[in-house]
Amino acid sequence: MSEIIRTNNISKNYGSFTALRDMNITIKKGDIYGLVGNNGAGKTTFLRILTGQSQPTSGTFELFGKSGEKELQRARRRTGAIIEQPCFYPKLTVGKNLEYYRIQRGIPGKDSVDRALEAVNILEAKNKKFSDLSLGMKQRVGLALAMMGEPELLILDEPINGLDPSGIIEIRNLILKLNKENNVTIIISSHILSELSNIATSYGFLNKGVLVEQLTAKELEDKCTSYIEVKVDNTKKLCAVIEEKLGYKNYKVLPGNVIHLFEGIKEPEKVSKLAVENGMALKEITQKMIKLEDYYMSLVGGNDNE
Ligand SMILES: Nc1ncnc2c1ncn2[C@@H]1O[C@H](COP(=O)(O)OP(=O)(O)OP(=O)(O)O)[C@@H](O)[C@H]1O
Repeated sequence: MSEIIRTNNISKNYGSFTALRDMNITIKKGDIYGLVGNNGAGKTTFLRILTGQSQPTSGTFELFGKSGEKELQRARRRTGAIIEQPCFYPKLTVGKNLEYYRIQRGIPGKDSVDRALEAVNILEAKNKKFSDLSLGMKQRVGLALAMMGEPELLILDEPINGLDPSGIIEIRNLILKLNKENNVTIIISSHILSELSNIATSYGFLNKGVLVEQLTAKELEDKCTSYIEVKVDNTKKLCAVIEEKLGYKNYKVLPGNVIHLFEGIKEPEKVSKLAVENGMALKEITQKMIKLEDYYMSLVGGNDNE
């Protein structure tokens, strides 16, 4: 079974306010799915529905191919989540804190705590007092808690929020490790696309409760590929010449004597040389890049809350 999550037109209203509208998301086994959206876009609302902390107003979903409340409850045992920061007792050790949750949640096996700490590379912190840990380490203890019971799916709501750059790298590497070595499928939300851009294999862009686009990392990369923009007096002639001399076929001719060239992006001088040698008037040649964040902003626009 390759689909871990499939939602069918999930909507959530709070009174007359629609926080999620007809959300259709598919997450495949092995994915690191980046759920990206501004503050208030509906990320937490969606993740809370997945974990059963909230019910959709309408729509259904499947977890591990299971739907219906009873089946979902069972499927949720295969899931770990950090939605809000879990509460840990500051004066207790990391190990004691996790042991408390292990018993509370009925997770069998005393070694579950050690295995969870090992999974997030902090077994050595087991006997440290929680209050003595750095923010990055505290974040990892939260991850260890989510990993207890060895889930196949991790649901992480903004786990990178508030971390400094080295903390961000640590958590990213950890997420990659859990995905690769522990075969955990991960859904992770963020309001900053670039935080996820090195790890996510798929993305969903959420804007004001609507999933505006869902695409793979490769598709996103392709959409953001840079190109060369050439303005020339005779586009037809230049296209014929670059096809013949450079073998480029991947280009687009636009109105206003403009060509967008998606090959040879690093060597614009080859094109300008050919244009000049073949008697064309080259008006302009520029390398263009679409930045990930710009692409994202074109989809979701500015942040209403800022
Ligand atoms: N219990 C609630 N009652 C009423 N409105 C709510 C409730 N929970 C969330 N909302 C509203 O629903 C919208 C979506 O909130 P949500 O927390 O899901 O967004 P988010 O994308 O997770 O944003 P953030 O990054 O700020 O947490 C917001 O406008 C929020 O104010």
